[in-house]
Amino acid sequence: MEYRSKLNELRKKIDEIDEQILRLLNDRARLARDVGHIKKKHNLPIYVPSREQKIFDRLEQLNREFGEYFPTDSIKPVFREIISACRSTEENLKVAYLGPRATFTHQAAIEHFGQAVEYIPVQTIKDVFEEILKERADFGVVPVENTIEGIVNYTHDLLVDYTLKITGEVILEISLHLMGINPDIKQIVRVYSHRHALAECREWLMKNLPHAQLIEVESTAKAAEMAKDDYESAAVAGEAAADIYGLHIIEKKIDRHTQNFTRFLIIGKDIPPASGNDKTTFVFSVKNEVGALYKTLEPLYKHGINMTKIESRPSKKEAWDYIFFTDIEGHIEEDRIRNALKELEKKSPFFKILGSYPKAH
Ligand SMILES: C=C(O[C@@H]1C=C(C(=O)O)C=C[C@H]1O)C(=O)O
Repeated sequence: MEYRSKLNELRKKIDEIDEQILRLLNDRARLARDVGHIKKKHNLPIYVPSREQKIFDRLEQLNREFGEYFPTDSIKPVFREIISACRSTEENLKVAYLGPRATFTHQAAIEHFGQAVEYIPVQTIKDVFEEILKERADFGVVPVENTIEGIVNYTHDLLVDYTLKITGEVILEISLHLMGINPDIKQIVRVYSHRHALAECREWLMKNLPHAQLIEVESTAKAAEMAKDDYESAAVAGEAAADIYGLHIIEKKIDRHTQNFTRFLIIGKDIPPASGNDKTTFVFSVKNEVGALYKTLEPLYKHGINMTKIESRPSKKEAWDYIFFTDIEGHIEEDRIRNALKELEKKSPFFKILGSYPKAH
């Protein structure tokens, strides 16, 4: 019986600590609200991703010094929600994303902004851009490339056509889970999912649910919705779908062999200030002459700037005419970046900065 009193004693201490955490959360929210008042008075943006990124980096570092009894991987998810909730006392951010609810884009949006914002699911990538332009949303979230499917052309085209800016990025590992209201896999007779998701999990499904009927639906989110009221059904979908539709994850990551990552962009009206660990994305075209690409990119080399990516797309203005989507390390606020891009712009018939934003980890 002695262990019981020990257990009670430990639980009492945990309750006391929770109370202290709660008091501190209230203190924190009050300070964030005061920051919000100053920002509003001076017409400054409420949402400052660079500041949020610095908070995560500092706390992860501190946590390592504290001995990591609390897992460092959990610092960002916990503080993301604390910051999201504190921010919501300053302003109600509206975020449009490629829906419906529970898609991977929704998951990426939650990973970036936390739960305490108003989410607006829309039907197309273009609608995400339109919601911001029409001031129905402050920010938007769209997929831009996947390690298996390649780039999302439509997002690239819209970035050229619209005046909006990339203000952030999220890289998500696309993990597909088997989920349902019934945790007992032996009773599952139907599995719903998107065609691609079923294909990626085929091996696991054949081995573990050889008699189940596999049913294709238009999205993994829809699959979760189909499974939510049926004891004999399961869905293959992402984690957000399990949360939103209240499903148990029966088996985690059944797409076992795949290296499946998607990069999402956060878009908004203005370029956020530098965080110290940023990326700049721009697009340019080249003259039709020998060595044009090499010559146009020379200023990057001259100013010691690291180019992390270059991707060509048809310009759609003339046949066989291309534009180049380019990522470099650094922020447009930095002199060397600004100077290099000014020189590059002079050499290009078409040039546009698409954004400077904190790098995803
Ligand atoms: C409190 C602020 O406003 C927002 C909320 C933050 C927070 O809760 O820590 C951080 C950055 C901002 O997005 C701030 O700018 O410091």
